[in-house]
Amino acid sequence: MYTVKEIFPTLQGEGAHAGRAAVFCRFAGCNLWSGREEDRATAICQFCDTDFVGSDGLGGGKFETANDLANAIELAWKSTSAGPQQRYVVFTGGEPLLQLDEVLIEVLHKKGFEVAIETNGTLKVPKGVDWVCVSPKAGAELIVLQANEMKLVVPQNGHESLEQLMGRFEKMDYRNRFLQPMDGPNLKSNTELAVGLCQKRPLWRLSIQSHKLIGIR
Ligand SMILES: C[S@@+](CC[C@H](N)C(=O)[O-])C[C@H]1O[C@@H](n2cnc3c(N)ncnc32)[C@H](O)[C@@H]1O
Ligand SMILES: Nc1nc2[nH]cc(C(=O)O)c2c(=O)[nH]1
Ligand code: SF4
Ligand SMILES: [Mg+2]
Repeated sequence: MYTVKEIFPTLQGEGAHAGRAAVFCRFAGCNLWSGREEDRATAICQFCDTDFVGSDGLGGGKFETANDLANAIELAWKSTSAGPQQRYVVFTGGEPLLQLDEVLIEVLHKKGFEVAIETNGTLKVPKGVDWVCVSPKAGAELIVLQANEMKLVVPQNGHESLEQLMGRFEKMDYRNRFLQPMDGPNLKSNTELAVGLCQKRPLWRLSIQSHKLIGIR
């Protein structure tokens, strides 16, 4: 059984695939925060911009089987009149790796979907995922040491400085590296910080949350 907060068609707003048509499947639950505001200050990840609690969002629900969930994802893709080419599903959350499994990936591949994930990098990636975006969180152990993209939200204060952290990630096996300004009250200064760091360290590119700018989901 899969617990899904919401399923919606949109454009990927972030990272290397920004602008690409996709269905987002947001799983409920995360291993780094309960999702309750009263727990935010004591959570391992404290800057989350997302409601991932429960299954009450648009297109959300409990899906008994991989087939049921894959059918719902296919319906969401078709709901925009999109054709059969370039089918793309992004699993996010919450933390998708608490629920995504090989069976679901296989069923989606049979339907012609490429499968992407947005993960905090603390859990093992199942076989068959076509695009892995890892977004590490200071204070959580990173175990996904290879990925198609690394998307570091800035700033984050851990025990090492931001540039030390970036230097460490530059030596690792990530095909693309992005800095994404942390949304919240300091978005403007966080964006300036990210811009300056991308200019100084050209292995990194800027990822802005473009869906928020244009008011889509
Ligand atoms: C809501 S998370 C869900 C996926 C997964 N749990 C993770 O953290 O990667 C989706 C993406 O949004 C990013 N994100 C979360 N809160 C953010 C914020 N306040 N500002 C910018 N990016 C944020 C995360 O780092 C991650 O790349
Ligand atoms: N359009 C759009 N792009 C996204 N890229 C990553 C998202 C996420 O919440 O994981 C996200 C999201 O919520 N919406
Ligand atoms: S790990 Fe991802 S989903 Fe979990 S609280 Fe942090 S940003 Fe939100
Ligand atoms: Mg989001």
